[in-house]
Amino acid sequence: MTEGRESSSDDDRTPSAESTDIVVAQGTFDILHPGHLHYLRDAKAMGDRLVVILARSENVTHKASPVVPGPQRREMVAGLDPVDEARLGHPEDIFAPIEDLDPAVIALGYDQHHDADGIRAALAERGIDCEVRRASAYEPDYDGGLLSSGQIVDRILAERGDSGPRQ
Ligand SMILES: Cc1cc2nc3c(=O)[nH]c(=O)nc-3n(C[C@H](O)[C@H](O)[C@H](O)COP(=O)(O)O)c2cc1C
Ligand SMILES: Nc1ncnc2c1ncn2[C@@H]1O[C@H](COP(=O)(O)OP(=O)(O)OP(=O)(O)O)[C@@H](O)[C@H]1O
Repeated sequence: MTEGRESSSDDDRTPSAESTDIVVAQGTFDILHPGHLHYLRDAKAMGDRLVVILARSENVTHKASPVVPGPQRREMVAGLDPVDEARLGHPEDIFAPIEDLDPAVIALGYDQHHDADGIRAALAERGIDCEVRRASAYEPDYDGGLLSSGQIVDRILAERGDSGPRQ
């Protein structure tokens, strides 16, 4: 499916010898919304098997920490239709799961702060042959969608923040 990857020749190809292109997607996935679903569908379409690596809460330092604990975020993402496997990321080395999975593609989210060329360079340094692509943004056909976990939290605080526990 992905150009440049090793594949069986016509002569020795059998169903069991066919390669499976793994795509890796990653992110926090704190409070799920349709933008997440769009990203994961887009990523799945880049290969055969989609593995999602969830950021460890302690590694989310460029924005507010997730509200939902890591194991619960992982459980929800694992249940989404395009996802074949979801795992919590490595605590220190973001390339350790990549080395383990040997994916054909890393699908960056449309707004993920990671620099694609920087990731390509780090992969090359470790001898990992993997394409780095960027997924598209979600454009819903309705107005007023809450298409970021942060936006949902802000809406809850604005509308329920001072009302105390619900009866
Ligand atoms: C290729 C790749 C692999 C990653 N692997 C891990 C990991 O193993 N552990 C982790 O805590 N974060 C990992 N991250 C980082 C998070 O998935 C995420 O990008 C960031 O911490 C949260 O930001 P975001 O949700 O705004 O994208 C990885 C990121 C990339 C691009
Ligand atoms: N509206 C969207 N359209 C397409 N992809 C999205 C959208 N929102 C998030 N994603 C993608 O989903 C992945 C996980 O994102 P993350 O959980 O950081 O999203 P978020 O909901 O925007 O969070 P926050 O509001 O805390 O920044 C990222 O790769 C991100 O690019």
